[in-house]
Amino acid sequence: MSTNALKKRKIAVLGSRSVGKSSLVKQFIENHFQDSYYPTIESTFAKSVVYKGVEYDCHIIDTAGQDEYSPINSQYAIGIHGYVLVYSITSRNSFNMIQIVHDKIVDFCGVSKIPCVIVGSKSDLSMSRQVDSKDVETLAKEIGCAWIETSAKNNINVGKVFELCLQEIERMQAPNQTEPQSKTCVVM
Ligand SMILES: Nc1nc2c(ncn2[C@@H]2O[C@H](COP(=O)(O)OP(=O)(O)OP(=O)(O)O)[C@@H](O)[C@H]2O)c(=O)[nH]1
Repeated sequence: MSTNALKKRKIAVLGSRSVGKSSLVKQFIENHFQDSYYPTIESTFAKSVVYKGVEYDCHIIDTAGQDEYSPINSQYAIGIHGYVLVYSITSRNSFNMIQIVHDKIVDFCGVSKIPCVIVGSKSDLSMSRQVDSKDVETLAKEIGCAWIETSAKNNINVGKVFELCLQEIERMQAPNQTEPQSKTCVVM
């Protein structure tokens, strides 16, 4: 049974540069989309989300784009409950980065699994698609996580991303635990 206290959930959004991480977060938080591109350094947003009748106080960290050489630092690992790993359906390279980023987090945290959802962004650009849905489905099965395709531009499946992330967090959360636990990389 839930208590009246809001459950806090910290979610990090990671992926290659320019895949649409900020656009996804902005569409979710502010309900708008911008065509122009401004590289992100890092921003945190807060929003309460009701999932399965429970209100969650979500803190969403929009990160700078990663490449294969970017280290995963403690700020993207310690105290994070769940991950949104974003690639663009128009970029095979950005899809390949998902496994790399995932493996880096898992290594950093010293765990075998992390709660995450893989997001194929820019689904409105299907004419330029480089990543088949079957590929992400296969990867998600291997990793053991959720996946979804979205368009921040057309506001398709944006809210669902964060619901799926909460779903994965709750799925991996041990019973009776409300704070991040060792499986989600909380170390001192
Ligand atoms: N067509 C289309 N374009 C999008 C979509 N989402 C983002 N874009 C565009 O893609 C470009 C990059 O988007 P951002 O949201 O800034 O990407 P980012 O991943 O935050 O980029 P970094 O800050 O470099 O990591 C921008 O020009 C956006 O307008 C989408 O759903 N559809």
